This record gives sequence, structure tokens and C-alpha cells, in this order.
Amino acid sequence: MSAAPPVFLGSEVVEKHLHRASLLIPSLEAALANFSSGAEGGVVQPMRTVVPVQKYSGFLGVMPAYSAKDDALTTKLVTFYEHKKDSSVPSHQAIVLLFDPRNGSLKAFLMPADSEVLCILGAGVQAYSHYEVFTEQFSFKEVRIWNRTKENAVKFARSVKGPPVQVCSSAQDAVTGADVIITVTMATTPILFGEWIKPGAHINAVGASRPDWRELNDEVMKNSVLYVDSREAALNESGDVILSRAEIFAELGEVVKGTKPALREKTTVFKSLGMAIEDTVAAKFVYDSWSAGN
Ligand SMILES: NC(=O)C1=CN([C@@H]2O[C@H](COP(=O)(O)OP(=O)(O)OC[C@H]3O[C@@H](n4cnc5c(N)ncnc54)[C@H](O)[C@@H]3O)[C@@H](O)[C@H]2O)C=CC1
Ligand SMILES: O=C(O)C1=NCCCC1
Repeated sequence: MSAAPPVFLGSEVVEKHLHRASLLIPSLEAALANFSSGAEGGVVQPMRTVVPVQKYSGFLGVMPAYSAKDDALTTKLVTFYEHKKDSSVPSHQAIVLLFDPRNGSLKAFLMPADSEVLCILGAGVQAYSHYEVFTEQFSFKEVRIWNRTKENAVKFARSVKGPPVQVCSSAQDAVTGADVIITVTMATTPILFGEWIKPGAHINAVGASRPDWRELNDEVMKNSVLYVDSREAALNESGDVILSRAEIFAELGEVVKGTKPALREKTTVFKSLGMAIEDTVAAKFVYDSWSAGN
């Protein structure tokens, strides 16, 4: 019997089946815990391969993963390019290939406590998705944004549906007194400095995914308890971790499993690099919903 032809699920279908990003939280928590459980967790996720396209200041990432517990097999192909002001294409473009783990056939393509003050540094694609999830999951009294190009921060504040956003003229103004700071920029040198940060704040560091790129300075890294998605990835790919020589306290999956504590009273950094297994569970979620005819 021949395999069914693969289907193409474009961004509209993805948005229909994944109408709120937070629908993925339970699957992502389980995936992180499985990833941090070694062989027992059933996750196979080699380090991603990143191909530099030096001539055009870009990169191609290849991110394969298999989850035995979800019985899901994927690979993401993602390009990320230094954003040119006049560019008509996004800085990041990705496709996730979902395979039938039983026979390797391609099934589908998939495009893809108390905190009062939330601060977002950056106003691109990740800024919007982090705003959506953080303001849905937590009640902030104040949300602030800073962006290198102020007009994009103003556009962000005008277009998001949710709590009002205050546009700040400097990163320091945005960060001062904030309880949660999200860094979602393409910066290659630090944009967040330790002396600005309120003790006990939490920093979600999402950008700087190359070994020589930084978003956070050494003081932030050294004076915080450091959580990562994957120790192996952080020690190979994160300039903030490698160059600061900051000690990794735990993988997020270990916190989900309860083998390492979430030290909420301390200043904490979660250095996220993105993991293929997250795409695996997301692709399965959307494909299962689509094939059930929802
Ligand atoms: N950890 C993870 O799971 C993932 C991380 N990323 C990373 O998150 C970051 C943001 O991604 P997107 O929002 O998709 O990108 P985007 O291109 O949509 O937005 C980038 C933002 O960074 C700002 N920016 C660019 N250069 C800057 C600089 N030198 N200093 C300060 N701000 C600067 C831009 O003004 C823009 O607001 C990127 O570094 C990307 O590689 C992206 C996907 C997943
Ligand atoms: O997880 C991802 O996807 C990415 N992570 C960092 C760099 C670009 C894509």
C-alpha cells in the first residue's frame, strides 16, 4: 500500500487549529520534562545543525527530533537572516516536516506570583507571541515595550489586543522596576545590563542564538540563577552562556519534573534557544486537530 500524499498546512490552518499559543503549554511542559529525563524520556534530539550563509549574513538551521511518548517525528528547517530595513520577507522563515514514525512517510508540512510589570525588549514576531502568552497567563498591572526602531514599538502598542502597552524611549526606562523582562531581539551585543535590573526579577532571554552573539551582559548572567532549555545547546550555541561562563543551574524540564526547584525569590534568567522537540509536539497537535476535522 502506498503512503497517503503529504498535506500542506499553511499558516491559516495552523492559526485555526492553534488559535491560542497557550493551548500548547501542557504538551510543551511534558516535552521539556521528557527531554530532561534522558533515555527514559524517549526523546531523541541531536544538537541542531546550523549552516552559515556568510555571503548574505544568514543561517540555515536543521532541527530533527523524535518523541517516543508522543510517537511523533519531525524536522524543522529554519532560516534566520539579519533583517534589512527594506526587506519584504521576515527575518525568520521555517517549515516543519511531520513524518509517520512507523514507516518514515511524510505526513504534513507545517509552517509555522506575583509580577506586576512586564517589559518586552524588541517588537518583532517573537515579541507579539510572548505578549499574547504572558498577558493571557498572568495579570500584569503594567506592560512596557522598547524597540531599537521606536515606530515599530508604537505599532506594536497600537495593534495588540490585550492590556495596554506603554512605549519607552530607552531600554533602561523599560527595564527599571520590571518584574519580568523578555528579550526578543536580533542584537549581537548586550542590550540588557545588570545594573538596571530589580533584584528578584525574571528574565526570559530568547534572542542571541549564536555562540558569539549577546543580549545580556556578564553582570546579568553572573548575578542570576540560570535556567536553560537544553544544557548541551546552551553550552554550544548561546553567546550569553559561553562568553559569560555563567553556571547553569537547571534545565526547565528538570523544574517541570520537580527534580530542580524554581527559585522564584531570586533573580532568574531562562536562556531559551528553541528545541526541535517543541516543534514536534506543536506539529502533532495541529496535525491531529486538522485530521480529526476540527
Ligand atoms: N529561543 C527560541 O526558541 C527562538 C528564538 N528566536 C530568536 O528571537 C529573536 C527575535 O526573533 P523574531 O521576533 O522572530 O525576529 P524579528 O526580526 O521579527 O524581530 C527582531 C527584533 O529585534 C530588533 N533588533 C534587531 N537588531 C537589533 C539590535 N542590534 N539591537 C536591538 N534590537 C535589535 C528589531 O528591531 C526587531 O524588533 C531572534 O534573535 C531570533 O533568532 C526566534 C525563534 C525561536
Ligand atoms: O527554535 C528556533 O526555531 C530558532 N531558534 C533560534 C534561532 C532561530 C530559530
